[in-house]
Amino acid sequence: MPSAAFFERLGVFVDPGFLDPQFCESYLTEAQTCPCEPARLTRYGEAVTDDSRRKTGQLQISPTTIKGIRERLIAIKPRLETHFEVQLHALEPPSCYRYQVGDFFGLHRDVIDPSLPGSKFEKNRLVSLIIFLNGMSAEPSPQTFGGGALALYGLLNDARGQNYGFPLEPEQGQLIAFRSDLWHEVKPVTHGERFTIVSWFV
Ligand SMILES: O=C(O)CCC(=O)C(=O)O
Ligand SMILES: [Fe+2]
Repeated sequence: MPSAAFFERLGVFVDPGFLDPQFCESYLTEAQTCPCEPARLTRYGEAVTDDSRRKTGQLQISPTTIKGIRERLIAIKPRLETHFEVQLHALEPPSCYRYQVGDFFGLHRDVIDPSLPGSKFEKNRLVSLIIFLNGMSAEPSPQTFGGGALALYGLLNDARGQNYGFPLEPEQGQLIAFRSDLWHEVKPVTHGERFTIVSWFV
C-alpha cells in the first residue's frame, strides 16, 4: 500500500503520533464495554441506517475521553489552517466508530450540497479528520484488524487518477486530515475490529 509520505505529497495531512500509545490503549479498553449502536448516514436531511452503504457501529465513549480528543484536535487547528490554506472555525463533536468483520462505509463525501436538506455542520465541513486507534496487520493478532483500508479518491488531477481510490493503511495513533469534498470509503474489515474517531472542522 502507498506510504504515508505518498499521501502527504498529494496534499493529505498526516500526523503519525497524534495519539500516544497509552491513550489508544485506554481508549480500546473503554471501547470494549461502552454502548454501541448502528451508525447512521444522512439521506435528504434525515439520519438513516442503510446496511448497503454503511455498516458501522457508533460507540458512546465517555465525555471525559471525548474532551481529551477535542482538546488535542483544537490544538492542531493552526497547523491545519496553514496546510489547507483555509480559515477554520468550529470543531464538530467527535464521533467514535467500531468496524467489525464485514463492516464498511461505502464511497461518500462528508460535505452535503448546500441546496439539499441537511444540518448546518454537514453543509459547511471544510476539513475531515480521522484518527486510528489501532492498526492493520495481514494476519489476525490482538488489537489489529485486516481489510478496513481508507481509500481516498481524486488525489491526482488527471482523469484516471480521479477514479482511483488510493488505499491508506491505518496505523495506531495516526491522524489524517483531508478536504471534506474528497470522495472516500472504508473497505470491509476482514478480521479483528477497527476503531476510529472522526470529526470535522467547519
Ligand atoms: O472510519 C473511518 O475511517 C472513516 C469514516 C468516515 O469516512 C466518516 O465517518 O465520514
Ligand atoms: Fe467520511
